Amino acid sequence: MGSLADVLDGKIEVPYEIIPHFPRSTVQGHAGKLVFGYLSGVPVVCMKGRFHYYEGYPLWKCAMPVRVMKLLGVTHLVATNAAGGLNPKFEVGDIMLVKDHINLMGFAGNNPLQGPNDERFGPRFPPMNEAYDKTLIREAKRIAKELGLENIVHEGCYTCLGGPNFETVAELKMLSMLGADSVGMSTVHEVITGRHCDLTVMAFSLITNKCITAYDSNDNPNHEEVMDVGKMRQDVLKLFVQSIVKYIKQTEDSINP
Ligand SMILES: O=P(O)(O)O[C@H]1O[C@H](CO)[C@@H](O)[C@H]1O
Ligand SMILES: Nc1nc2[nH]cnc2c(=O)[nH]1
Repeated sequence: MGSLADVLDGKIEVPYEIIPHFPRSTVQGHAGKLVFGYLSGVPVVCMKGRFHYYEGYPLWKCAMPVRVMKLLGVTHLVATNAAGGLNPKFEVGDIMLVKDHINLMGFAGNNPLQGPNDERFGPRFPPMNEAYDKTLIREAKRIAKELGLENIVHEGCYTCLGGPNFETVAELKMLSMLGADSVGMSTVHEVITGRHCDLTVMAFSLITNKCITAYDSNDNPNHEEVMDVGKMRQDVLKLFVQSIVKYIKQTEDSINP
């Protein structure tokens, strides 16, 4: 049992507090450690705890770990999040492979790449139309089928709001009209920062609650439910990510034997 970070071989845990200038995790369920180790023989680094705008950090700081990973030699970023399911076909516990995102905070002029551009990481004006690697999405779908998960794995568009409140009914109706399938408070800034420094990116949402788009509903989204569904799906997610990482390693080895 435990999260993916807990089952790495040869695990080394580095608390965020001892990494200079690193932010601290403040969210319940986000432990605050970088965990290094091997997953099926593949060297990986996992974040036990990510950073969000609602914690009071600017977006560039929320996404700083991605640049640290780049400097450590990481080539692929697998970003995961808990999200509300806006697409009515999604059920609680389903997985949505992110094929695109809507950077709503960017619409309001808030972007992790704001400020002087550091050319050592990437260009001033990075493209974002191919942010999510198409091959990895295709292979993730194949893996889902192999694992018998095809009925719970979908593809869709994620959007990130600043939080920390969950959305109003009117906001959710608007997001649905814009084409969003899942709604969260993370990932977009990490993906933008990752693509800026040329990491290959894939992302998926675990649908932890159905978004409430009717005024006569008596349900309320809450963080406890989000964490419970995360725990309930932990083993499936571990297996899924493990298989994706194995695929990435195989393709890398065939390119650079
Ligand atoms: O941190 P992630 O996985 O995105 O979790 C999502 O769920 C939390 C709210 O319950 C927020 O942090 C939101 O972003
Ligand atoms: N913004 C947002 N974030 C979430 N994280 C988990 N569920 C939700 C949700 O419904 N909305």
